[in-house]
Amino acid sequence: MPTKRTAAGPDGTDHEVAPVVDAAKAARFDTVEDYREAIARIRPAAEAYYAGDDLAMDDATYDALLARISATERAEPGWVEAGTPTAAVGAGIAGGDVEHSTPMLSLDNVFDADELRTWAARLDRVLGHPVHGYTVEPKIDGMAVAARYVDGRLRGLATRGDGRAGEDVTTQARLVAGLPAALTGPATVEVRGEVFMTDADFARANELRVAHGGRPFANPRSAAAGTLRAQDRAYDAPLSFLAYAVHDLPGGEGLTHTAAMAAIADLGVATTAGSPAGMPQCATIDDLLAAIAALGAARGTLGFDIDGAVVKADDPADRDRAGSSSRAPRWAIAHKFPADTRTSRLAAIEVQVGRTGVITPVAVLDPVQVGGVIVTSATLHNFDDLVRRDVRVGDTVFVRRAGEVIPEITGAKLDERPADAQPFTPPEDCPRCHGEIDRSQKRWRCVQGRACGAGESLAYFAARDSMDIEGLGDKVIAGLVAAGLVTDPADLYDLDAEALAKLERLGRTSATKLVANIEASKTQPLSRVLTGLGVRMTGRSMSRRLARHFGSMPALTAATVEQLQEVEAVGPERAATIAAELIELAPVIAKLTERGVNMTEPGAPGLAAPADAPPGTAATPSLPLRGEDGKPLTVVVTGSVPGLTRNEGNEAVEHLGGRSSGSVSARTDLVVVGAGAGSKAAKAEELGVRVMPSERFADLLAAHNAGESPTLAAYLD
Ligand SMILES: NC(=O)c1ccc[n+]([C@@H]2O[C@H](COP(=O)([O-])OP(=O)(O)OC[C@H]3O[C@@H](n4cnc5c(N)ncnc54)[C@H](O)[C@@H]3O)[C@@H](O)[C@H]2O)c1
Ligand SMILES: [Zn+2]
Repeated sequence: MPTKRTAAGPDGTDHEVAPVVDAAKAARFDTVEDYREAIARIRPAAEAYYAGDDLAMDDATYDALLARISATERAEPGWVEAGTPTAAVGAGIAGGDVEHSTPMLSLDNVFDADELRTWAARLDRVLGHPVHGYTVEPKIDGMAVAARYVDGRLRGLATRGDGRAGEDVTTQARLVAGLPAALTGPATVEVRGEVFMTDADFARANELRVAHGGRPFANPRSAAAGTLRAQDRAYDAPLSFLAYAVHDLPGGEGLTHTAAMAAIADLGVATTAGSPAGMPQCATIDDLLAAIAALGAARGTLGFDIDGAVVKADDPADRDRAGSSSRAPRWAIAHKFPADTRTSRLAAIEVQVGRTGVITPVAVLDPVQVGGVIVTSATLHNFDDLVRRDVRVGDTVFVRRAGEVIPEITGAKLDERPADAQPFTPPEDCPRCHGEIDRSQKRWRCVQGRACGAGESLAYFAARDSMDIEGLGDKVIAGLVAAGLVTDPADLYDLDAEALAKLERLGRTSATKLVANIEASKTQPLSRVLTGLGVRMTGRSMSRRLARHFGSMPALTAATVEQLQEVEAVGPERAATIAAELIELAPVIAKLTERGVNMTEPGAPGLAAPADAPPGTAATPSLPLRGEDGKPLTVVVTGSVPGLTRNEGNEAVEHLGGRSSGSVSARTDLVVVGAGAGSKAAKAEELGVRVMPSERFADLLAAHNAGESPTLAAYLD
């Protein structure tokens, strides 16, 4: 139930994470041997990549290596090897016997706004005037192909190959949605674009492949490449196509890119412009950056993989004038997004039982940055999938994350498997209640369903740091669950003394007392309700932060993933989890609200003063732990505070207007030191941070609670 593992927070600044490549600042190799050795590593990797085989390295590693080779070649022109992978399209690896009408080029890359501005400025210089407008379209992560139509009929389909000649894949064209066998008119034209696999088709393709005894594809890109090049499969996997260029369009000379794409869309071909990603036109660099950011934000909702945005000059005269190098056009550039697949070590496989009894394997990873976010755990989908993929603890695995989607493990690098790695054994019985598992569906479930976790979640709800319901111990809870009186925390509020008294071991008096205690818990602040609900990736202090920030449950549940990230220490991964958890908890939250449980956080900024407050009372009365600027002081409580648990000590800090923190730094405003305080007190002294004995703090709290408006200064000496 409430999973304690919160380390997955992208805010975890203490995580060690492999750096993301910055191609522009890559370091050269010092010796010609190192340079040659790098080329020797690049070649087989590129071969595997373009063939759709298992990847030899992740893209970021590949790009970093290639960038270093480039940097070396710039610095040491004498070392450059003939046939260097930097000079040719597709690293000069792929090839075939279908010669292209004009070379099929690659694209140059930029990685941030500054590099994009530099590129645009250079293009303006080459042209001798500002570019006449740009377009922005998705950079689809698949295989480039050229489709030849004669009199409206598809006559040939070839891969990009080495750019000069590619492989004939015409027989596979029938699998490709978006590339019709016949156009709407008898045009003779060459359409170029990307063949790829949608996320849904990828899932389907892997099922097919496994059903035929194969191993699943590592990612949609290699699935597309492999399927397109396989001529003799016993089964078909669906592919898709989106066009991004056209050649020899009848009457097409002088058309802008925008108009040319519209023309081939009219002929019945799917285009990037017609895809959910669209192809906006942009007049200025700022428009461009906004369009790229919008595309980046939509990544993960498109239904297919993109690895960047492609910017092109829209005007044909601009393109002619700019021309191309041997590898890439000068009038276009790929703005790459942070890599969405990286490798990491699989540290453990945990088995989680969800609120509804669903049992899932979860990967615990060495922290790795994927798609701009630090990831420490990922889904392994289900046990069938896990066993089929044969992913083992200790493996180097591919971690993929698209947009806001939960990261997933797509495969393991078998050549790096430790000799002693053991195959994973799925659980025999429910890891929580040790009851039977229902394996009839792909998603395994505890046969007890929701009831499996009921005891645990009720105990968590009633705990001292949550709703603090005295008398609701494990035995009573077990009795309530067994009698079918309670399945979720909200049911507690329906109990009456009579029903309770029928339970074994509970006398009339205790039953009456317990009902009163349950009733009293209705006034607990929102932060404790949240803690009690056991929202994954939040604990007591995160619950307090959320409650203070949003002030009320309706405001919290209405918050978007982006708004959740406004809360301190909530990064994208945690925000997405919290949002998903709140949706899952919505029925219980509604039930609790109906039963009159308080859903607001007293004293939260922006929360209106209670209706019964005397006129003129502010929502936030003068608080002792506010700075002169009205901002919360950062306070660390170490050691015990008389009469309070550790959690209550932290709660008190926030109740008094401060912000509680766990570690002492130069930015700490105050350290409350009680019995049993350790190194934090010494650290405070060392840094010259103000210190207050915990007894004084308790006095300050009591004074505040008595409505005396005490000041911090009065309690400091
Ligand atoms: N992991 C590996 O081992 C490995 C090996 C080789 C290559 N790679 C990856 O492949 C990339 C290099 O491959 P590349 O030369 O094909 O270049 P690229 O993929 O960076 O860019 C060029 C290609 O983008 C595609 N494209 C997609 N959408 C487009 C659009 N809207 N307009 C125009 N083109 C579009 C075209 O196929 C074009 O050929 C690198 O980023 C590298 O990470 C990885
Ligand atoms: Zn169970």
